[in-house]
Amino acid sequence: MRLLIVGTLEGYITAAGKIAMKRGAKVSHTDSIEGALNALRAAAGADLVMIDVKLDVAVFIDSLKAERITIPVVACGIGTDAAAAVRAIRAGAKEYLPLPPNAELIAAVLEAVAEESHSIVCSDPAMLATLRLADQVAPSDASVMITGESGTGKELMARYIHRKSRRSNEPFVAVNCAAIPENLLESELFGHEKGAFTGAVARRLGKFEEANNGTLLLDELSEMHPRLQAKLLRAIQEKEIDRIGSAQPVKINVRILATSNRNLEAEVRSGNFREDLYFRLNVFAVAIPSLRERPADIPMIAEHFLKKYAEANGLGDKRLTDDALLMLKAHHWRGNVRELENTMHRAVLLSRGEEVGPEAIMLTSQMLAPEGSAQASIPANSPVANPFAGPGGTVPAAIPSALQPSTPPLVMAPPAALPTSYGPKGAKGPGYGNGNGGAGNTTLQALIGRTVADVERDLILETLTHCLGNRTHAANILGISIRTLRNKLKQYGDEGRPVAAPGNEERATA
Ligand SMILES: Nc1ncnc2c1ncn2[C@@H]1O[C@H](COP(=O)(O)OP(=O)(O)OP(=O)(O)O)[C@@H](O)[C@H]1O
Repeated sequence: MRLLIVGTLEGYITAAGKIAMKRGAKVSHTDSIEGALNALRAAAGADLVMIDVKLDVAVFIDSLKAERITIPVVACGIGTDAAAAVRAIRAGAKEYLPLPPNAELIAAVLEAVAEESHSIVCSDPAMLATLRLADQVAPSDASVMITGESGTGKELMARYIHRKSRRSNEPFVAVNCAAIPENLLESELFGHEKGAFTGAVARRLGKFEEANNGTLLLDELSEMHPRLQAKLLRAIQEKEIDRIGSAQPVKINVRILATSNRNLEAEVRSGNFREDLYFRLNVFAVAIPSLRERPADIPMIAEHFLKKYAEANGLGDKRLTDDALLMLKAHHWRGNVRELENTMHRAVLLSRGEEVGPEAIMLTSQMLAPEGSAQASIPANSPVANPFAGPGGTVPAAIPSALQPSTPPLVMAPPAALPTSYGPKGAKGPGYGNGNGGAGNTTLQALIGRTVADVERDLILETLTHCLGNRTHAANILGISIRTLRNKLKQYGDEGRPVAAPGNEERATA
């Protein structure tokens, strides 16, 4: 949980910040609305904003809306100022917290926000049974190994176990072992002393110390190098760690949760994962069923994301039609909940009006549905089999190219359905969706002669245009970080190319 405090809070910043930090929040502070907006724009990250009512809360919330930054805002002011409280709530603040800060109130607000963004939506008996198991293991201090296919909600489950544990008021720290190179992961986990290696200009505490008294999630643990596995085993067994470059062990009290989407037993058998570490961590195993194994969850999760993304885009209420729901239920969800989430995100952007029908549902990997699955048995000319098919199974000429999912390959529409050009007007080169109805080869051939940088620029700008200038959506679809996207856009802007402004719909759709 990251908290951004804006303004002076009548001199209570330190007190409020300390309370929040004790509850595991990371707190940052800025004096002004502009400072807060800059921090949020720069993806500095916050899950909650606490703003002084003396500042113009309405202007702040309007700016967030205009830039499509979704973040709950809580206003804080001297308790007796009822008029200010009413103004703040009318302006869109979620809560009004009276000052001086009250520890219980702040804890309740932080908890509500954490619940909101990390709640597990489910109704299928298979998932409910898994949750019951998680409820049973949560209060103990035992290590838990959470397994499941990619995108099933392993990290979400880890947060759930932490929330339900006796450590819930202490930090929850997650480290993705696959995302960090081995040499950096060691220092990330265990920290280092000043001068421990070239570039170690100051002491840095690692994630174990950051998570002290709380929970440390080792995400994608199976990717950890065997050398580090040995160091991790020692940390768990001895309950102490050695910062790199230090001869002084540091005592730690951390509960370890780990996730893996590989079969760890097989990894142990093949010698890639230490058996002793496996048994240390696998005290309890929580296996999350794939979405295929819990079909009753699909409608509920779909509605959940429909509401979330409609709200985030300021698009009002949306409702799935029966046909659309049928299509979702029939799909083979290889990417599990994450794939369903992305599909609903796209559906929100594609649909017009209140109803979300099959034409707004763009599925990935349909060709990969196994023989005999529900998907495979749907007639080809059914709107469920191909939501873009018109009467008689024809496919309309243009599907917004950039809204097609990036991975795995989109198989919804054959190449003939690609728009005539992906490139922005006036872009050099032939464009890489030449609309000639040829196979993928022809599309690829059209790229020959263009530089990677050119193609990348066109793809990024076109995706942004289709996302109506929304940076977050575009970055999601492109599979790059928002920071990378912003850097690229800045570069294109500096080169004098038109870049769709955030929320500038006229220009973005022109
Ligand atoms: N039951 C659920 N209800 C609501 N959202 C969910 C649910 N399960 C997963 N999600 C959402 O799906 C996305 C993927 O979840 P998460 O990152 O926890 O999966 P994972 O199994 O850890 O993924 P990976 O294997 O890639 O590490 C997240 O946005 C998460 O919030």
